[in-house]
Amino acid sequence: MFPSRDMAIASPSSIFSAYASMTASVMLLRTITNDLVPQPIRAYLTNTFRYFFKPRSNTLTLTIEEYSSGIARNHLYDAAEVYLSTKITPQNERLSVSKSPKEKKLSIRLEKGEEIVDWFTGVKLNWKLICSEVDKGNGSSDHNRNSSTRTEKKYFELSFEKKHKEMVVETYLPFVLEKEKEMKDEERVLKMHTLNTSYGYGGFKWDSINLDHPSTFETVALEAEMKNYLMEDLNRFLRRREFYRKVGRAWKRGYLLYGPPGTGKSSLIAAIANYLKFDIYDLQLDNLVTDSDLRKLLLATANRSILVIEDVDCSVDLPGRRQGDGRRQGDGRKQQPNVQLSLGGLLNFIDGLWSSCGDERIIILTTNHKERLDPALLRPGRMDMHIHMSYCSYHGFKVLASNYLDISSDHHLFGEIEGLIEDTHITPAQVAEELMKSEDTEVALEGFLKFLKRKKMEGDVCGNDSSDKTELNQSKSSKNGCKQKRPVSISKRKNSAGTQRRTRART
Ligand SMILES: Nc1ncnc2c1ncn2[C@@H]1O[C@H](COP(=O)(O)OP(=O)(O)OP(=O)(O)O)[C@@H](O)[C@H]1O
Ligand SMILES: [Mg+2]
Repeated sequence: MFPSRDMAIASPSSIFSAYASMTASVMLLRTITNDLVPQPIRAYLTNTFRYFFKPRSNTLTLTIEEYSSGIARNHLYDAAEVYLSTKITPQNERLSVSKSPKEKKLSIRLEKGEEIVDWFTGVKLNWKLICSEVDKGNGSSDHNRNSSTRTEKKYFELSFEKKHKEMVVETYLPFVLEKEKEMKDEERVLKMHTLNTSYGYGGFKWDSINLDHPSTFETVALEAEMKNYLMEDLNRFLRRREFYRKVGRAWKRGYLLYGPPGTGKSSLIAAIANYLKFDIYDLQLDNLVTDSDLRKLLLATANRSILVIEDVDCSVDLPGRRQGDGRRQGDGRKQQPNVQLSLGGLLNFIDGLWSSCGDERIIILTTNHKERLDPALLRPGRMDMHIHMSYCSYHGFKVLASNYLDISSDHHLFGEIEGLIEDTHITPAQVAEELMKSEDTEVALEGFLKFLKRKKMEGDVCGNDSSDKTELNQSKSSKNGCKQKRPVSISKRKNSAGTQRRTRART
């Protein structure tokens, strides 16, 4: 029944001799293989063997380097850095703190070697910031040319289970990018870029200052319907990157703001910039003479910005407008400028440049005289939306009363004001001026009521300021039975080149 003792346990000497003969056979086989099988085939067989028999990990690691192509920063790295700063926990031991002049708050970032665990839709994602030193000579990280021979290469390692690869690439990483954009927008300081012409002949540069204009969609007196329509239009524009690409259009949108002076055109531009968190480029065409000036300046504008040309009817005219308006050559002689800017040309130019190298651009033109503009400029695709900024309505007055006097509900004088304001043509700027005359609500409103009555007594129901009323009279005169006033010249803006026009962003 039981196996014999010899069969059950091999003796140590027999095991040793079996091992010795097997080793000798392997050595012999290896020598024969080395002699007979060429080296490349041997290497191939070894790799294949290793590939099939290597223990498998179910973790995938993505590396996200700081510089994507040597000198260009990797946007995903920057986004991850900002995003992960919101995920810092007490477990983290080393953080770096900094603040650039542009930033409003301190920025806290991970230091090298630090790890973060993030959870996204139930999936665990491990982040680690790696920093290694590399030789500049190997070309992998040569952005820091001032340090000696070695430079730092920084990258994030993002590890997760392999089965989530698709979700991470298609959902999680875009989410990180989107989050960073939101956070940047929140803390972003807006800039107002204006032309600096003091760079000698042909030299222009954008100078920038912080745009600290308090105007918002809440403070601008605009009909509620128009305000909502405009905000929805802006939101739709921002959402539709892919749509613009699909239909083959440049991702840009043009707005024309027209109406009499003091009706809030510049205030609305500031409100739009604050709403979108876009910088403003205030392009004063008076200062430009040649196409190449314009080309240089437009190429120097950034994406996600608003290009503003105020009083466009005064800024651009047919060639010849600037006769005698030359710039000095090196020898001091006045050179007759080769004026080539025309409105259509300018817009074609902007269309062309922006179609090829700009994204998320808004252009806003303002004018007091829409009727003077070239129809080619007004066509959809150029000026997609025309916004009429008109005289102050009762609704507009209530917005201003809330802004200036903190009156959010009705006031016993409002009824009388409503009756009068619709019959007079006063601008929001005039209303604002009157409401500012006293800090006492009663006194300010009574003063404003007197002002309205005086205007009515004077028979100034078609407006009293020296600006043009063309638009106004077209829209309100029939209602009031007023005769249309002759448009008054606005030559005040037709300054010679180089003369600074009045400040745009009034507070
Ligand atoms: N619609 C408005 N809502 C709120 N405030 C306004 C409005 N319109 C004018 N104001 C007030 O009047 C001042 C002048 O307005 P703004 O400069 O925006 O007018 P504008 O239409 O650009 O005038 P212009 O045609 O002369 O450039 C602003 O600083 C603001 O205080
Ligand atoms: Mg203005």
